[in-house]
Amino acid sequence: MPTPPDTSKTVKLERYNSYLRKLHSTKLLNASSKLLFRVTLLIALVLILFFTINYPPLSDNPHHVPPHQHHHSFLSTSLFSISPGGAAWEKQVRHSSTPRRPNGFSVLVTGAAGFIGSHCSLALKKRGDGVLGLDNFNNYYDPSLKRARQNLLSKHQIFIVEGDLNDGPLLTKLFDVVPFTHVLHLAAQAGVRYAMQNPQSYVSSNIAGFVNLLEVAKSANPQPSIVWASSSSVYGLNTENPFSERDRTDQPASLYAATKKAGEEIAHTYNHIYGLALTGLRFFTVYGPWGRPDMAYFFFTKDILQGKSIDIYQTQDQKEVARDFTYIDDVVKGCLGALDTAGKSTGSGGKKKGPAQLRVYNLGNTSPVPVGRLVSILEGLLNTKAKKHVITMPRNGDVPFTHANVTLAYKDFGYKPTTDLATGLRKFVKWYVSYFGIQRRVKKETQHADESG
Ligand SMILES: O=C(O)[C@H]1O[C@H](OP(=O)(O)OP(=O)(O)OC[C@H]2O[C@@H](n3ccc(=O)[nH]c3=O)[C@H](O)[C@@H]2O)[C@H](O)[C@@H](O)[C@H]1O
Repeated sequence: MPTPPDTSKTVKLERYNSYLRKLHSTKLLNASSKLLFRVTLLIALVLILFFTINYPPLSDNPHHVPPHQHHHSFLSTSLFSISPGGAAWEKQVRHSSTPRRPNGFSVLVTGAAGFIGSHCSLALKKRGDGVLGLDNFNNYYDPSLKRARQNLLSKHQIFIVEGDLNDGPLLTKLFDVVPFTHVLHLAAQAGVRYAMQNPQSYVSSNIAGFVNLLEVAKSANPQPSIVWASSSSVYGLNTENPFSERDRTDQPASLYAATKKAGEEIAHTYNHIYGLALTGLRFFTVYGPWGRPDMAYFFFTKDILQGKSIDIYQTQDQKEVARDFTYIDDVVKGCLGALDTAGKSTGSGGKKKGPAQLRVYNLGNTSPVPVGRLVSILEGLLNTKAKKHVITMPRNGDVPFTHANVTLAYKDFGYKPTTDLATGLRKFVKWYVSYFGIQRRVKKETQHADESG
């Protein structure tokens, strides 16, 4: 019997060859999966960059609640959030702040996602000025309302930089990129009564934040003219009636008022040392569409509609509390008038070259209305009886009445309020029901708001 051929060598060779083939294909597989991984990573990076450049922190959802943004330095922002300071960011900042009319202003509006800030930004943009917003979107009240205002502004090509007044490097960067002609400084910790709960927030925003802004503005080249929000509350326990700019303002009744008064003194200092042109506007209880939910007219509306009881304050001697409620459109005209008549700052590079303008104005409605009357108007508009709870005003910083004399603002820039409380509240309620999607019987009562614009 012939011996079978010795195949052990062939088998070994074949096994070896198959091993080599496997090894080769695994290597190939490894190499191609590495390549695939790298390509995927690259595509992901490109997509992330694309979306951060084209969709800065705007939210289509008006009820989106962003993370808290307090004291978050733009320099520490991660590479992939929006990369502030990057080329695309600078382009957006420049585009938003470039005026579109001859001799138009380039205005930095702080608190642009706030009530007065958003209205003023839109009005400035509408007439051809360049507007760049700055806002920290803090959660003092529901930030979704601020996001909704931001959405509205973005539709009008107004970009809001998300950042804090106390972020020095961010402010410096903004002034490096844009030669702002004006700053409309409306960012602040507002609210009279909240100062008892969170006093530090008033010091941080209204004093430290204001000083930080002035420090950067005084070193800027050119120095901008600054118009900023003071408050009717600086009159405190003043008993003169109506309040005029010459009256005493050294008896503030709340820490809020004290920080606004401090702002007026700080403004004096920066005007004196550095030649910054500064105008303080004492706003009197401003109300209207897109308003602040922490204010009485706003939460009264909410509570009346929800059948909850509301507290109506009266003075220690059982008198009615009254406010010179001022409609937002009138205040916007006042702010623009103040910007239009603002003198140029005289300094440059932190050095004063000559005396500069320093002004302060009341922007009120000149006709105080008792809070009880405000509630009756709302009851009529909402077609709902309020559950009223009249109580003596707690010692919380509130003053018994406010009443503006606006002669000075009229003389210097033609400020003349034209909206009475009933008309203004009708417009507010019309906005309120539409924003919060409330139909019901309210609709009929606010139809007049359509007719009167
Ligand atoms: O002019 C200003 O510089 C300030 O105006 C606004 O303060 P105020 O005039 O206090 O407005 P707002 O709170 O709406 O209370 C209105 C009235 O309702 C009374 N009030 C209030 C609450 C309540 O539960 N019951 C009540 O009767 C209350 O006693 C008051 O008489 C801004 O909030 C503030 O940021 C600042 O800008």
